[in-house]
Amino acid sequence: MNLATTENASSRNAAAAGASPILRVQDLVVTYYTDLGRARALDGVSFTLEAGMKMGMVGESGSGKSTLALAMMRMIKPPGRIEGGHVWVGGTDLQSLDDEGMRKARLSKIAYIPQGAMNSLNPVTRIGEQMVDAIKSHLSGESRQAINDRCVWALKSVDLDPGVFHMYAHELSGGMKQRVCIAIGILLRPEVIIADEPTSALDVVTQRQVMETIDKVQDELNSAVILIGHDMGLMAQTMDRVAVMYAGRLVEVATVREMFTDPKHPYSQALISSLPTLDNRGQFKGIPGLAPSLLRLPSGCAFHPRCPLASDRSRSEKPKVNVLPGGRLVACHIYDQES
Ligand SMILES: Nc1ncnc2c1ncn2[C@@H]1O[C@H](COP(=O)(O)OP(=O)(O)OP(=O)(O)O)[C@@H](O)[C@H]1O
Repeated sequence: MNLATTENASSRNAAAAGASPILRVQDLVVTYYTDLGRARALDGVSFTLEAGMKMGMVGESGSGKSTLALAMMRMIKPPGRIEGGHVWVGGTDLQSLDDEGMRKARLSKIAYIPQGAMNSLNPVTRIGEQMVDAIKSHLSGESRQAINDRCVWALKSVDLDPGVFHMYAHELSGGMKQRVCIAIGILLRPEVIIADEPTSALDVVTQRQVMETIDKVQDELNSAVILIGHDMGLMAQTMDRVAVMYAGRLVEVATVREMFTDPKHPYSQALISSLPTLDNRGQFKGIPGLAPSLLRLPSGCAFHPRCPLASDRSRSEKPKVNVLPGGRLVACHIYDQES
């Protein structure tokens, strides 16, 4: 795996080490009340992110990545409910805003590019009209000219011709549609941008272009970016930090280099060693067992039935999040003495 680009990430991490975070998520809890029972999809998730930093969010399907994004946006719908926690963007506690305040904060403070956004563009409305609608629903009092200028700026920022303003979604390639979604996401210059699997369903060349676009707009806005995805190679090459989720908890947060060269949590270790390399051609090294149902989570550490290092304590006691020297976070009893 090519970690060359993480040298930039390391210097950004070093620069960010002294910076105060633009995003602070603290003890976020979300439960879905289903006919089959209560599913705790987020179980006390906490992390911070500085301006200009990119964090990749990985984890098996159903581990809670999209729920985390939706909870940060306060967009959880029934049967889900946010049951605790806080999300600060800059000095604003999003949980303390009334509905109108939160509506304004979306897109201007924190923007979310949902999974499959590029397939949700309205097929019968020109791109420009969709951009104008997005601005008007989150910002009032701006003149038509200023709104148009804003759209042109956003399109140029994602390397699209301003002529795209007058086009329909079906006239654009997949990569162009994804860039339109990013352009809509940055219209109000948000401090935090969350992109949920922005490169899935795109070919590798277009994936790279989309990632370069995200990089470019991030440089321009100095936003913090969270990228949800499954592609560990792409994470290694483009992110500064990686956060690993398992059964609704963040089990590890580390720099890309730390994560790929020295993962600490047994689940992260299994995830990294399951990646194909030239040395293990033809051999698939999966993680034994299945991800647990959130309706019937194992006692103690939810990973313990699959963990080669599980102890009696793992089976009975939920691990706390340890902050290791250097700032990486690991929720595993093995590190209880080191923090
Ligand atoms: N609308 C819903 N109703 C009931 N349960 C839900 C709902 N949405 C999510 N869940 C539960 O929350 C868990 C987390 O779902 P989420 O979509 O956040 O996972 P994810 O990690 O984003 O998965 P993926 O990688 O497949 O997108 C799921 O396992 C599911 O049990």
